[in-house]
Amino acid sequence: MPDYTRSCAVASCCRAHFVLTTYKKKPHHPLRRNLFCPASPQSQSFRPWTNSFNLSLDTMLASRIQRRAFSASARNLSKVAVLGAAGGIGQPLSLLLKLNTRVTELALYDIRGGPGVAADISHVNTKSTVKGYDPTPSGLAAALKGSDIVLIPAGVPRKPGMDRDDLFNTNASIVRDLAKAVAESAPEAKLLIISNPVNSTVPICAEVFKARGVYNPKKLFGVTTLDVVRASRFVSEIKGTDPKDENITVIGGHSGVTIVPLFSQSNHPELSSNAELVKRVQFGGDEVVNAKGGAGSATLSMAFAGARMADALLRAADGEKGVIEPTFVDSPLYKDRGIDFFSTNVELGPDGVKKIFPIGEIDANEKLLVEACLGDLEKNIAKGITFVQQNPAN
Ligand SMILES: NC(=O)C1=CN([C@@H]2O[C@H](COP(=O)(O)OP(=O)(O)OC[C@H]3O[C@@H](n4cnc5c(N)ncnc54)[C@H](O)[C@@H]3O)[C@@H](O)[C@H]2O)C=CC1
Ligand SMILES: O=C([O-])CC(=O)C(=O)O
Repeated sequence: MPDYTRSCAVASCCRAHFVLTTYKKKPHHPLRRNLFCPASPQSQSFRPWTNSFNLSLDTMLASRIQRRAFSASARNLSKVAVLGAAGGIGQPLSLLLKLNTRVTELALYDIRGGPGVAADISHVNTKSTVKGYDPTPSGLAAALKGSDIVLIPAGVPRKPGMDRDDLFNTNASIVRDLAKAVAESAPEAKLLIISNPVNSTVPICAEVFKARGVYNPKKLFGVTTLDVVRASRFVSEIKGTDPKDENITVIGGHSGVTIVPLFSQSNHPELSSNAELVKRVQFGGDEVVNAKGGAGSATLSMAFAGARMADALLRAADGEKGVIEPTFVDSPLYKDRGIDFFSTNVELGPDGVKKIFPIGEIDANEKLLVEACLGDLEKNIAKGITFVQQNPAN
């Protein structure tokens, strides 16, 4: 009997080598063009953010070929649900997910307008199916059932003069109730929380899951991706560089001083003493809130960031190695100081969190920022936990 497994592996390796050597020389070949044409729906996967990891052409081609080999045999079907899908973030986020070829089924739920948004997006000619669900408990349960990833951008956004904590009174109960539905209908899903204040809504979800005995810390994520997207862009504006070459680590939480950019670890360590830039990253959300003048907060850049985070999890689930994103997770890093959740770079795997990276070497300016961060973060996290203890989900 021939060893088909082995010969397939060899053939696949030879193919990889052929493609690498051939298409590298042909800048306009469609395979190569696709890699740099994120808007192309023919692309294997829509991921304009890939460049942020400074992947070389060879690495990208090789991983693309590996993915193809994988996809032929064991690729998962991926149902992704968006709760709050008709909102300012929900709509463009759902559109970006429709463009992601790793998503096979898209479930859109909102207390108003879910089916309309779904009908609209369903006409986009990519392969995934899109369904909108009624704003009823059974509609929500059906939207969630079988989901691999659930994103929650449901809740109210800020107006000028508010900080994210001012959203707590409204959004805490929205997130608590949606988390309860996820715990009941999709306890195995990876849950991505966008609704603010993220520093409190993530602990709220953890408490709801714990109360039902289904908490898996590897599968709960606060989406802080927008902070690294902003940091990378702001630095590139100052330095006149391409943002894809500016991979800035941002740690902590997602509001004001809890957002800590680590410029000392970047290509431009001297930027850690640029107080204006640090403040711009920490309060980037205010720029958008003020510019929108009462009509909401960041929606389009947030949709981009949320789609990037979902794509990272889908790639990791598909077997891609070395997928690293910053995210606010149940983390050991500051538990000895009573802080159970913290954002750092996290390597993602098929089951969610694979490895939480320590913050690494930081300079004296950044040490002060981390101290300020920890003080606020502790209060934000405790507020979320106390809320669920005093107002458990029914
Ligand atoms: N994590 C982050 O980096 C960011 C977070 N945000 C947060 O995202 C949240 C949403 O912002 P936008 O989309 O601009 O607000 P939006 O008001 O435009 O949309 C919110 C949507 O949630 C829906 N909704 C409300 N209660 C719901 C429930 N119980 N179930 C399902 N859907 C429900 C509303 O009908 C609406 O369509 C806000 O809390 C905002 O602060 C915004 C930007 C960045
Ligand atoms: O600023 C806000 O309220 C929305 C948000 O989280 C951001 O843009 O980072």
